[in-house]
Amino acid sequence: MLLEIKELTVEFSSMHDKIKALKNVSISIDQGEIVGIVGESGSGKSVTALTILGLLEKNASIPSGSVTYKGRNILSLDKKALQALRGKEIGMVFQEPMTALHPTMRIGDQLAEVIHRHRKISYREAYQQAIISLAEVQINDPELVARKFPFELSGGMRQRVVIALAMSAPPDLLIADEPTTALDVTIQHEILKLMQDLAAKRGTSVMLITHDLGVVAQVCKRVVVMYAGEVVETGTTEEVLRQPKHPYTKALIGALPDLAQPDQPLSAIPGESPDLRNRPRGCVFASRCADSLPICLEEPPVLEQAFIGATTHQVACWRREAE
Ligand SMILES: Nc1ncnc2c1ncn2[C@@H]1O[C@H](COP(=O)(O)OP(=O)(O)OP(=O)(O)O)[C@@H](O)[C@H]1O
Repeated sequence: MLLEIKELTVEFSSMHDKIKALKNVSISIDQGEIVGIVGESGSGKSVTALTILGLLEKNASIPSGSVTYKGRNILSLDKKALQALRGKEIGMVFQEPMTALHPTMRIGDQLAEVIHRHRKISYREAYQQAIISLAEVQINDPELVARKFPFELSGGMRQRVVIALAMSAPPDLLIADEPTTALDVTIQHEILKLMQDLAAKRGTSVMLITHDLGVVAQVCKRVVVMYAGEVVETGTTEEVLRQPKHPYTKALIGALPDLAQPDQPLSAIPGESPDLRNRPRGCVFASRCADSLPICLEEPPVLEQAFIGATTHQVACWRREAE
């Protein structure tokens, strides 16, 4: 297993209270696998990514759990070791490409600088490699684009450059947090396909964070459904999308009129997420669940095999017992 998150709990404290943003989250990613992390806004997707990258804000604490990357517990690494891991072994792509680009540096120089640093080759060679990387992310006329500044490129082109940067080491794991959300639908498809092809070519694993089940359906082999900081269902994409077991997953799928049509907001589920300052005693989804049982308000369900004999499909729902 390349990455193994086990029973991870993350809290944020402020002057007055404490938010439990993640509770007992377990997620694993195998070599070369593309795993989707899906859920509404506030479900803890980004906090999961930031924990792996060691980029949580100062008010965060990790009372329990572990994050093991290639057998090492990342949570015990110091700042320097984490910095060495980021970019080189673990690449990152975020929603807004400009945050990853230097605004006043030409594209070719930005890429060459990173390649020069990671691969320990001369700057000249690194610049040549940068041109090859731009061609690999399907940028036409890479020599010309290399001489441009980020503001001269379209959003889709910028995200291609960021992917080229993130893949330049190349990393073993790519964490992509809503990488196509800001782009229009046709470009989204192209960028996802590009990430999928590059990952396959280099054997890179991808953690793809999205609120969009269409994105999951397009590229992910497995999916983890999160709700209010907990994993409520997980399995192969086919299992979870074809035979969802958790009422939240069912509602997400029901809220999507057409899975083949991406970029649909997941907003059609009535009710609100629970207050993370004061988590419910029972199931986190109970207050919004149309199928809840008395026990759902009393005790939290455990993530277990979705049905007898299931190997990869797991769900945290008391209904599973009742059915
Ligand atoms: N530094 C912080 N201090 C306090 N609360 C935080 C902090 N960072 C995140 N949170 C809280 O943690 C919870 C999970 O946030 P997170 O950003 O992981 O959600 P998300 O699923 O990625 O949502 P989105 O799709 O909107 O990015 C939210 O309730 C958020 O307000």
